[in-house]
Amino acid sequence: MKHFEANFDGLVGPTHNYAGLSFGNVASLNNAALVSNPKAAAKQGLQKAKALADLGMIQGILAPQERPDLNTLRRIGFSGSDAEVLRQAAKTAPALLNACCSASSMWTANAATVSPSADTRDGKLHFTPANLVDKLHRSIEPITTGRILTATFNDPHYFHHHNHLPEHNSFGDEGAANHTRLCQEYGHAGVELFVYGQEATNPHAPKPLKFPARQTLEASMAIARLHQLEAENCVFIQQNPDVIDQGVFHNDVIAVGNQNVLFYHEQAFLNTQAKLDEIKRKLDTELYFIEVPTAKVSINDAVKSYLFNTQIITLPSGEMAIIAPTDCQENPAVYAYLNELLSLSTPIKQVLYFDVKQSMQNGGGPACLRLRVAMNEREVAAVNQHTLLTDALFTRLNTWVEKHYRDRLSTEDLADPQLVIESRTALDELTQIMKLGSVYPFQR
Ligand SMILES: N=C(N)NCCC[C@H](NC(=O)CCC(=O)O)C(=O)O
Repeated sequence: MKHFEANFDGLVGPTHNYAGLSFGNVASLNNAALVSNPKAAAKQGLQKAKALADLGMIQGILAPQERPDLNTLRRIGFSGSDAEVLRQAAKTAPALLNACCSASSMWTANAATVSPSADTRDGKLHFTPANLVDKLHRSIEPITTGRILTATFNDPHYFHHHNHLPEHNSFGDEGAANHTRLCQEYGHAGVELFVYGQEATNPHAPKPLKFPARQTLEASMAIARLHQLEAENCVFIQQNPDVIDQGVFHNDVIAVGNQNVLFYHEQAFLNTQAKLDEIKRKLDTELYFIEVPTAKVSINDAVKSYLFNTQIITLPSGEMAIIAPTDCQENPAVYAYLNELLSLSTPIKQVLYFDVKQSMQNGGGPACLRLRVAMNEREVAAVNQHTLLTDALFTRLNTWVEKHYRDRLSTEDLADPQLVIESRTALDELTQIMKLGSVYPFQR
């Protein structure tokens, strides 16, 4: 049977904006006052997704969430008509209104952790939506994320959907951004790497001092249990707290893996050598550990360029390619490193650059925009086929974006009641295009 790794990219929602909501995420804070362009953001994301589909990859799309989130605003005491709720919130609690308007569900690397059927005891593909408790604007995502995932991977014979973990800091879970999988072939049992920032229940364990560690060991271990993984197929690695304090808020800002390649910065982890040895012991295949030294790329350059927030993909030819943001081309040290990488004897043979600046300005690179799902051909056939990116869907979605999205949005615009109407009209049409059913609160 054939096996693939599909990428499901988050479609950028109509309220994409820069509100400076993510403490510890340097780009989000630095670009807080910018005016965004939701139309350009959605089109940049679709272009990247289409390019991967054109390379012969299986490419899916995950629908965005309903924003402004009026349900949450009502839950915290704002009342009256939709316009009145927005007006009161803008006047008395603008930070809460901003949190309820973020299009942050576009970063689907944070949608869920996914374990392919080759790794799980029941032979099903497991999904656990991330609870994202560290950030208010993200903590309101998991319920609708679960509905969208269930509508996308909608055959219970193949797909097992779990609830998100308990909503407490002890179980802070950021999904696939802190998880990667190494394997020989996508369809063979692999080793799942869970990278956590902090051990919540051990006050003596190392942790960052300045910025939050969003993922806990307790959450990672809970996911491994839920997904029915064998201990022999899991490795738990602590992120280096010093780099979290330099803006590495997720592991996918400092490391990325694909099949037998782990590409990471020298300073990414704690106890690196012991952990690499454990991976070697648990995965009996030829492994490429590509460690980037600080002398070639500083942490600052890695965070600015998102060198490690690249996607490493295996092309149908068997060669690997890196999907990088154009910001990597614009950073001399990083660009030089990527050119040098192509001359080394590793499976990575090409680098392809994409302009995803609208997302980058909020701290989301190419890898943040996608959820990876390794599947066999039967599982691919069991996916809701209207979510897979064909030429027709690409054209349809571009037309849809063109029709419904604004090309300019500032945080002042978030209180505009017209934005609620525009967003709901767009999403209602989208659920019909992608045959998702009633996944949004306004449809239920
Ligand atoms: N690394 C991965 N996988 N994802 C990146 C997520 C970026 C996102 N930014 C934001 O949510 C900024 C929103 C704002 O400031 O308006 C976050 O910090 O959670």
